[in-house]
Amino acid sequence: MVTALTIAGSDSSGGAGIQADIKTMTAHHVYAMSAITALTAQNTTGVSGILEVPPEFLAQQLDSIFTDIPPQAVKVGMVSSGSLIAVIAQKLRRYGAAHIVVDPVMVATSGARLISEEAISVLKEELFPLAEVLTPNIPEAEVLSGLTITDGASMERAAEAIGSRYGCAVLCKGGHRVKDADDVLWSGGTITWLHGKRIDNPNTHGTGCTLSSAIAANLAKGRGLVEAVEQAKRYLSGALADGLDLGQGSGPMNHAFAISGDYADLEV
Ligand SMILES: Nc1ncnc2c1ncn2[C@@H]1O[C@H](COP(=O)(O)OP(=O)(O)OP(=O)(O)O)[C@@H](O)[C@H]1O
Ligand SMILES: Cc1ncc(CO)c(N)n1
Repeated sequence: MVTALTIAGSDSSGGAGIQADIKTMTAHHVYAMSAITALTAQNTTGVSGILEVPPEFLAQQLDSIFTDIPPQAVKVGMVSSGSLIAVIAQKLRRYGAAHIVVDPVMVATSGARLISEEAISVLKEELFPLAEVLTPNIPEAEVLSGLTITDGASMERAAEAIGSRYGCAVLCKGGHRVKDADDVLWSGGTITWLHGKRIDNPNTHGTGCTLSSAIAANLAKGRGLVEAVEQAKRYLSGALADGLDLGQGSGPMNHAFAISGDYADLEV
């Protein structure tokens, strides 16, 4: 069985973070493992608390995973402090981890800040150079490139600036635009646009987490980067279009939209 690991924060409401990642990887028939960086108390309306794990305990989780079931791809999501990021970078280097997808999570859909200022520079110095692909949304790509993004051409420029600086591919996600849901992938000098029909659904909690873990699942299966990203975009759009409506704020998607729930005929 194909294996993948998510290193991220727990979302108690199940729509983002570790929970979204495990659901997504499972929907891709990939065996999902997790190393938890922080617990969040959150729901569809906001984040009310964050409890970081001690760096030594994150290191212990990563040692336990890599010395027993090596993952074929790794997704890194919310990591709120520089010391936690340093641990991740050290362990990923030590175990020679492959197919690393880094989602530079900075702010939740609900507006809560999920990373410290100091951690952003450690992210850039230690983690980005290990990544196969980074998946910033537009505000994150602006912070990382120092450029202002107003249209498709400036999304391309920001992706190129970040990718050539850190030596990795960059998927700049367009979910924060109003008229479309087009994302752009910059990889080794080549631009690929991923066109998405904007779905009229306010329930976009966890779209970024879901997309990055779907990319990791596809890379774990041995797909090339462009195909992995295209398939992940298709999965994300399907989960969003399914129209789940839970909670009082920006609700989660249906990660199980592609899984049949009918086990009536199952013989055990
Ligand atoms: N309303 C929408 N319709 C279709 N696709 C969308 C919509 N909103 C976001 N997406 C897609 O979801 C993916 C994630 O993009 P987005 O820019 O929302 O990431 P994010 O801000 O990191 O997500 P998160 O809400 O998890 O922080 C992208 O492929 C984007 O195009
Ligand atoms: C734990 C966690 N990771 C990432 C996000 C970003 O959507 C979130 N809201 N919560």
